[in-house]
Amino acid sequence: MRTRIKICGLTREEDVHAAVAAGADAIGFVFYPKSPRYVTPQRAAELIRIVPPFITTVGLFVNASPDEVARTVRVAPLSLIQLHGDETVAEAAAIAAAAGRQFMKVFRVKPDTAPDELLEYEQANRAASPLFASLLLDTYVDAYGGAGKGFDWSLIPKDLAPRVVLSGGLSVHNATDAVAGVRPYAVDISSGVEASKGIKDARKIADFVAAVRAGDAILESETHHERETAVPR
Ligand SMILES: O=C(O)c1ccccc1NCC(=O)[C@H](O)[C@H](O)COP(=O)(O)O
Repeated sequence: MRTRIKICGLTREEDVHAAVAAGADAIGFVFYPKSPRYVTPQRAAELIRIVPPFITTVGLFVNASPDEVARTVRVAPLSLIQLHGDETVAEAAAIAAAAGRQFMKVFRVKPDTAPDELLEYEQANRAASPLFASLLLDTYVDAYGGAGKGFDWSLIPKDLAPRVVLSGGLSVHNATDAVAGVRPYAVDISSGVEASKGIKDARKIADFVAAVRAGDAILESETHHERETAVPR
């Protein structure tokens, strides 16, 4: 199965068109006012109007109140909310319920994060959110996200990887290795496909998607080889 791709932090129509044309499965809009990629709910609604069917629109919040999230989704028809702040899983579930949307929770990985901590967090998240792959792993940064900084992928338990969205410092230079090495359900990117903060670069988006697909091709060939060389029982 091919790795899903989310392009985050879109602020312009041309960037929505570029992400869709490149084959993105999801596009993200940042409702965190301190972010240089911040859009108002009204602006997000304008951008979502040009999103074709079968592409997930994601609204990204940092420590927002349930009312703020509920008000936002009433204006911008978002498919999914991504909670990128200090919200607990229980708080995330309450916010999502108030908004009437499914949620993706973010775990921000630090250098001293233990693999078991990720497993425990994902299990708690799975109990609160029936959505498959509802956990996004990003790098811990003071700005909460969108910093173009990666984390140590070896911290991700192999049996957890197929249920997570991998994020943080991805680019055309590491996307193939991220897909073939980590084997996540999806990847998420913002800085690595930008000309400047909030301004995406269509060529970088296309090149990133191609690099992800190259990783998928590696996985497919490995799977084929494993099937061909499997010892019949
Ligand atoms: O994009 C932002 O400006 C942002 C600000 C605050 C919290 C989250 C933010 N982005 C969330 C995302 O999902 C980003 O795609 C993710 O952090 C990865 O960003 P990057 O390392 O720049 O690819």
